[in-house]
Amino acid sequence: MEEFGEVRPKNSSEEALRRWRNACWLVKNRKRRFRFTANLSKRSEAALIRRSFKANFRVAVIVSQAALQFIQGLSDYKVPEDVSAAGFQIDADELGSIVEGHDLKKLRTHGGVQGIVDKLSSSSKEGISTSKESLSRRRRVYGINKFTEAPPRGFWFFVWEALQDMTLMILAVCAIVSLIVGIVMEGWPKGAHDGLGIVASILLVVFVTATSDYKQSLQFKDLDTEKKKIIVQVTRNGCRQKLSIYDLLPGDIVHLNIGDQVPADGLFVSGFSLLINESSLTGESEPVHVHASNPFLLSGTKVQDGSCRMLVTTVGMRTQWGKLMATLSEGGDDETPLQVKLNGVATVIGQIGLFFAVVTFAVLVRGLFTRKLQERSYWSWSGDEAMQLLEFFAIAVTIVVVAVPEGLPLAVTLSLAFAMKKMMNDKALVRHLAACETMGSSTTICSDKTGTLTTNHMTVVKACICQKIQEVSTPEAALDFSSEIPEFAKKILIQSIFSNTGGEVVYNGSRKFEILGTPTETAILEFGLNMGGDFHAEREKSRIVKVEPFNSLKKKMGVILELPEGDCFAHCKGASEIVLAACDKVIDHNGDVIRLDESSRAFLQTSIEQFANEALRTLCLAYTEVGNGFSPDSPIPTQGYTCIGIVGIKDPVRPGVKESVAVCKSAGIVVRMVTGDNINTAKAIARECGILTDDGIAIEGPVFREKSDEELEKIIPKIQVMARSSPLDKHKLVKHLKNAFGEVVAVTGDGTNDAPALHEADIGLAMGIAGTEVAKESADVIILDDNFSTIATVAKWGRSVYINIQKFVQFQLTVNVVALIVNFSSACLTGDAPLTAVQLLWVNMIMDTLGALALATEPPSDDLMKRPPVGRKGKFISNTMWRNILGQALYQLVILWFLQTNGKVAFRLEGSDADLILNTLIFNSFVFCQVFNEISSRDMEKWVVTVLLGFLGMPIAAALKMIDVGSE
Ligand SMILES: Nc1ncnc2c1ncn2[C@@H]1O[C@H](COP(=O)(O)OP(=O)(O)OP(=O)(O)O)[C@@H](O)[C@H]1O
Ligand SMILES: [Ca+2]
Repeated sequence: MEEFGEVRPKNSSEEALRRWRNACWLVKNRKRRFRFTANLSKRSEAALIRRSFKANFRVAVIVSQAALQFIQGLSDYKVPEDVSAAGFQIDADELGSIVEGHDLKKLRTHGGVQGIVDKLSSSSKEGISTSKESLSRRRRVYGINKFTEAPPRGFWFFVWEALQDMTLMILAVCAIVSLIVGIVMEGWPKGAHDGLGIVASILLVVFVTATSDYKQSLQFKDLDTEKKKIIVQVTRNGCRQKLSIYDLLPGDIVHLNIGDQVPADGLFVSGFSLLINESSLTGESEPVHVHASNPFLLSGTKVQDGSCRMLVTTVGMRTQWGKLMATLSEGGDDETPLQVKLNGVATVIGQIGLFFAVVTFAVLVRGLFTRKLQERSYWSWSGDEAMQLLEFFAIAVTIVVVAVPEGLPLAVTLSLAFAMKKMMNDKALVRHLAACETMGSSTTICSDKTGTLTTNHMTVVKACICQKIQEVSTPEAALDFSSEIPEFAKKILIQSIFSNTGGEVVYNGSRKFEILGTPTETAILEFGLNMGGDFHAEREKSRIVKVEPFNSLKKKMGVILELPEGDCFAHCKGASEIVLAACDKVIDHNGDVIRLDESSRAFLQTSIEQFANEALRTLCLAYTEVGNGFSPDSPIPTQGYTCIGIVGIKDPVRPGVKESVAVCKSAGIVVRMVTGDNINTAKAIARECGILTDDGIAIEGPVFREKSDEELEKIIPKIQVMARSSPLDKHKLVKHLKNAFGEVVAVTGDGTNDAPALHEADIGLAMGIAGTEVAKESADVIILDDNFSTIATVAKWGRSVYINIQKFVQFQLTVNVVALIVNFSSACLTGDAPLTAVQLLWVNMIMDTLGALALATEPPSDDLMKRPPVGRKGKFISNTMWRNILGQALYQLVILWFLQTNGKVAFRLEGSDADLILNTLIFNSFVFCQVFNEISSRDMEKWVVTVLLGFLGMPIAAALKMIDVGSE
């Protein structure tokens, strides 16, 4: 079995996948079995595109840099007629060659970025105009931002695929033979009964299979479109707004922030500390600085740090990313661990079947030969004897076909697809099939705080400014407060709030304003507006010289402002302990700047603690003067700040979280909170959610980081809260939980800072609303409503997938064992098989498809969340299952054996057709046994029911038969 175990649930190597697939050689319908798994050739094609792109791109850069040295003034570029008729001065190919080729020289001949903005009849401040006519003109000239996809497969494709099954093909041949022989011997229509019966069941199975496959493919397509839905912020007609990336057009001005994916090819217009990760496009992991002198932004790359505004130049299939996506979309998913395991089981059982088939055939043939040897007639073969030989062969083939439990791996897909659909209804989007089942065995969840456990709806409710603490939760209270604080403090506070921000207040048409930005930013901006500040007026007053955008590592952000008189100010805001540590002055209640002595520092620290204990997120605002003429190249100061004040932001716990945490706990899943926030805030919230208990540990990231491996060994099981964590702390925790404790770890996250942990986790869950593209890309499941309760639901579905497949495995293994033993033993003992080839195939076929459909798609029960998780070491075929399989098989064998040996006496069967009737009786008993086996498989624990139901099988079959015999 070793060879089947190498494929890991996440990030398997292509080599392993390939080897594994070759190991599964005994397959009845290859196309179907491997349909939903990765298309390796498409993948390598995509890899090739990447590599060649990377190579070309290098060459292009070198060439254009070399060419730069001889700029020869104006180029001979001619605007095509149709483009200039539409009102633009540059065509799509030229734009493509500039950006993709990183062609600075060409860019210069077009007048730089501003020149291109003009030629695209856009404006770097206002964006493009939104009149219908001009948008459609733009669309016509430059195309749209969509990638071509393979046309969807029709229903008949799946019918065709279902038909290519070995069982079906053999049955089809049987049907034809039976029809011909029957009609010749007994005439139409009486002789056609058998044949038509087989044809009917073939049709039934083909259509059920094809319908289910077809529906699945539609569903995967829907999920795929859902997965690709991305919204970006765009300025059009002077208004900043949210727009689907599919609606982007060249000329659009897009705002990009940390964690965003670049939605189209384009040029950098303005921005700060922009760092772009191009690995998704080129495989190059070293991030690239993008700024005015290297302004090229490529579609599909990610913003690793900083923020910017970009001009869209090239969209859709004209970009390299478009070409790559068109190939990748058919790349498929990796095999899931269960698929791997069950494909392995199927192959091994198939091999055993093959062995038995050969032995059976040998035994049967030996019987025939011995008889002929006795009769000394081995040179003369009658037609009957030849037919018999053929039948022996058919029996042998049937044993193989029945033995290969093709239904097992297919049931996994079926069950996963079903669960995916249901999860989608429950607001969880599954990106990788494997995620469903891994989630079912997870033993620990490391959850983010902000947005997952809390609503992410933030408001400033308390502030400590000028050494005065005040309640400011309502606009009135905020206004009151602003009238109480000294003028100077108010001025600098408003300046800090409105200038030092990653958000923006936008007025959309009718003077109704909307605040854009992260929830923390919006809360502070709203506070500023409530205090009577005017965002735009404030912004007019000064010029922003430099910005260091917020990131989770520093946990603060800073800007440098230049006032009209030339004075420069640095503003800093961020995690309060960190910013306060950089302060040595404070504004007192008179509005004067005084030294920050011991007592006032202590006062601020207690305020922070007090806010945090009330579960508020605290932020400290500070500023300092940096004199005249600050050079944008020098760093923003890190020390010597004057503390303006501290704000406490409320982010209430989501309703239902407490209950969901309790559900997880009763399901044996440990919930931990890993957050970037202050430890007291984290603790307060964790207590409120029921995560932090009295014997649990709450630890700060910087402390955790310093622990030795032995210490970690001791504390990690008890860690319930980790606060002020850096991205690497999260990653380290997850890695330790996985490797040292063998836990199956689920991680939730939203930010770029969570990406490493999401990637490392057995299952990564990203937030759909607050989550950045980078987080989503690293995740396996996207929680569309950002709610922790949904995570519990995902776990429930995961468990249900696991259990449903177990049920099916139990059912099918029983049938396989019984069919194999009955045919093998009776062939060896009596030289004949009681179940004919056609009968066996029929049972097998119905069982593979309809049985799988029935068992693999059972809804989860709440009981599922009351038992412990399976974890990493759980056996897939549990002892209970073995007991049920062996018990059922034994019971069925006894019945069939009894019928075979004593059936004629027991049912008083006499006459010439006694054998025929007996075999029919055996077949019917077998079928009914399976029906009850299937029903009893629905609940593995209640074995009494199992036995009772099982016992019903024979009497019913027998009773039916008696009626039948009686009526003849
Ligand atoms: N826009 C911002 N400007 C300045 N500081 C901020 C900003 N947003 C958050 N902070 C500070 O950084 C800290 C959070 O940083 P981080 O991004 O690592 O955590 P988070 O992802 O928001 O929290 P969680 O991990 O719970 O989701 C906050 O406690 C706050 O003090
Ligand atoms: Ca976060």
